[in-house]
Order: sequence, then structure tokens, then C-alpha cells
Amino acid sequence: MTPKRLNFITGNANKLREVEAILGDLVDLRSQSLDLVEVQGTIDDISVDKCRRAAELVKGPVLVEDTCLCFNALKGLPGPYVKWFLHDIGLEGEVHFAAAKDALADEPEGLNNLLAAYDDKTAQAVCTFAYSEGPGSEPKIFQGRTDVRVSHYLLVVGQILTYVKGKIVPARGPSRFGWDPIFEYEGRTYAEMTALEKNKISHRSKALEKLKAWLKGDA
Ligand SMILES: O=P(O)(O)OP(=O)(O)OP(=O)(O)OC[C@H]1O[C@@H](n2cnc3c(O)ncnc32)[C@H](O)[C@@H]1O
Ligand SMILES: [Mg+2]
Repeated sequence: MTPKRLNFITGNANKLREVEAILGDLVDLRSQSLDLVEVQGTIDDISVDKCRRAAELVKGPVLVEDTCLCFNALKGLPGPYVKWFLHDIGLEGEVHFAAAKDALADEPEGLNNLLAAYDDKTAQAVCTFAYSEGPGSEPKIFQGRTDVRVSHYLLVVGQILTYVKGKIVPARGPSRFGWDPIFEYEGRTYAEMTALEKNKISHRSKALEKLKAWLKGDA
């Protein structure tokens, strides 16, 4: 039985906003902000464990989500640990946290620097939702990944425009949500897109398409 109401457990207001926008009126979306322990492991294992913990804490049905940013040159790292990398080293060209610029003078210049030694700047954003009916019930996974592909467009002027889907670039666009300013997808960073544009192509929207299909009984 698919639920009519979802209790999305997240401490991240930006995630919640995107999930609300994409799911629309399909379900009655509630949310609780809980700080869940996140284990180490594969992407799926982390979401499944997070979901079990959430179900036990609220003693009822829960939806959780875990987001990864995977650098291909680094074999998928920082992946599920991106939050802590972002927290400690930030984005290139930005003082991400309130600490004074001077205090950060000797710090590495952000996530971008992790790729400084590599030509390959491609990256993939991965979003994994996990739903459980409650304590003891096996979580169901819905995962979305951005493509890692190169597209070529032939312009009327005869030039060929090449876009890499998913690469890490120096920060562009407003810093509203995590690593949005450094993740470029088909020529624009997530931060340069409107909410509507991002929600059409994002890792999160791809995962939510699968969740939607399940909710509608098509999956
Ligand atoms: O309570 P939860 O749902 O776990 O929220 P969180 O903020 O801890 O999120 P994650 O554990 O999934 O860590 C993912 C990190 O990536 C960031 N992030 C997640 N989705 C993003 C997106 O679409 N664009 C940019 N940054 C994103 C987020 O702010 C975190 O720093
Ligand atoms: Mg988290």
C-alpha cells in the first residue's frame, strides 16, 4: 500500500522546499527536523540506515533523503561525505562560514581544489530517498543521478558547442543551497538556474520521479 501522507525527516530547509515543489499535491507532505546519525558505507546503505533510525525515532512511517556529490576523478568521493567537506573547506572563492577571511587564509580553497591535480572535472549528483512504513519495516529506495555525458550542439553559425553534463567549476551564481554554485550542468551551475529549472533536471527530481511513480502505483 502506498501512503497518502509522507513524513519527510530532514534538517535541511532547502531540500524540503525542493521536495514540496516537485511532489506538489500528490501527497500530504509533512516534515520533521531531526538530526539523524549518518553511518559510513555505500550510498544505499547510508540511506537505508538513516531511514531505519528515523522510523525508530518517530515510531511511524518516514521518508528520508541523502545527497552525494561524486567526483569521477576521485572515484566517487566526497560522495555521501560532501556535507563535511563543504563545511570545512567550502567553495572556491568564497568564505563559506562566518569566520574571518584572515583565519581561513591558510585553508585550502574549497571543494574545487580537490580536483586541482586532475583534468577530469566531471561529477555526478546522486539523491537517494528511503521510505519505511515504521520500525522493523524494510526501507524502499528511490534513487536519481544526474547524467555524466558530453553533448555537442551544432550552431547555425557552424560552430560546435560542447556541454559536459555535470562538472565542478569555480563558484558562479548565488550561494543559496550547498554546492549549487560549483556544480555545472549543461553550461549553467545549479545556482544560476531558477528553482523551476533546477527541479526539472536535478538529481532530486530524478529520484522523486521514481517515488511519484510508486505513489501512483506505476512502479
Ligand atoms: O537532514 P538531512 O536530510 O540529512 O540534510 P543534510 O543537510 O544533512 O543533507 P545530507 O546529509 O544529504 O548532506 C548533503 C550535503 O549536500 C548539500 N546538498 C544537498 N542537496 C543539494 C543540492 O541539491 N544542491 C546543493 N547542495 C546540496 C547539503 O546542504 C549537505 O551539505
Ligand atoms: Mg545529513
